[in-house]
Amino acid sequence: MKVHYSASPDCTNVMSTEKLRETYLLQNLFQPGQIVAHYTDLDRMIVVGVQPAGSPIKLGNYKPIGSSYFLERREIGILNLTAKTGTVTVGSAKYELGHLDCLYIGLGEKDVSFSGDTQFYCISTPAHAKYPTAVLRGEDIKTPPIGDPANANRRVIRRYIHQKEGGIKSCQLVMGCTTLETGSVWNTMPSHVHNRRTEIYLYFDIPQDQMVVHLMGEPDRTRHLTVRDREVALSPSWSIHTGVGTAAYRFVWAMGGDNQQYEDMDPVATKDLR
Ligand SMILES: O=C(O)C(=O)C[C@H](O)C(=O)CO
Ligand SMILES: [Zn+2]
Repeated sequence: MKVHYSASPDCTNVMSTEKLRETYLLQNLFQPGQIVAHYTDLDRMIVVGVQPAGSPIKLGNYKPIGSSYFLERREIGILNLTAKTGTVTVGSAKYELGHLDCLYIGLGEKDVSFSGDTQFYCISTPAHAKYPTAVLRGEDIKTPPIGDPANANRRVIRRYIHQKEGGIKSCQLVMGCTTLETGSVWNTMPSHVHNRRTEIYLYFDIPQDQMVVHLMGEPDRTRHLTVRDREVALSPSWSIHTGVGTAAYRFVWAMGGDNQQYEDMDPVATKDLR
């Protein structure tokens, strides 16, 4: 497990490209037959990539977590990224996940394992109360598209773990997936920040040889990351988090912090971006 320490806005503003990528970009999350975990000090969110590739992989424990097992004081959201079915076993219960299906596991579950020829993206936050393990299928989330083809930002935001009706309930984790329609390339524009929450994006289904330019940083001191398929951008609470691709793509967004109100955002007028 690699431990990532966040930087201040002032330090971020003078970072080299290399340092910026080292601080805010996670790469190589999916390795066949492996589980890859990154610990951040951003609301102590943990990013995990699991690619079973033939034999089951257990959710292990890691010293930075400081507990006797991973979910002793944590919750986790899991999304199946591919069209191939995978299975997550929690204790004696088996959960089959199809494409863009989400499983939430609350604190206190000692034994979790992954199997199937697919890739599971997982985000964990500290938890102080037990919520029930629950599945929400991507196809069951019927949210209408937002945005406008004229602004190349037509997209569908599916919310899986959230406070409102129909959402999977959790301690602090909020999680969803946004899909850009063909011909649209902008996400989260106009930009926003939310000082109450960290946000972490996994960009995926970026076509080969295409990329996303991820805008980050303070609204009047923006920086950028060039992001390829299945790479993660870490967004501290003071940072915008907007992407523009060279083709349509998807991304999983996940938040942790002081509240779970998705709409609790501080909008940034596009004219004010620098
Ligand atoms: O495309 C979008 O807009 C999003 O998906 C926005 C994210 O969900 C987000 O930043 C929520 O705070
Ligand atoms: Zn946000």
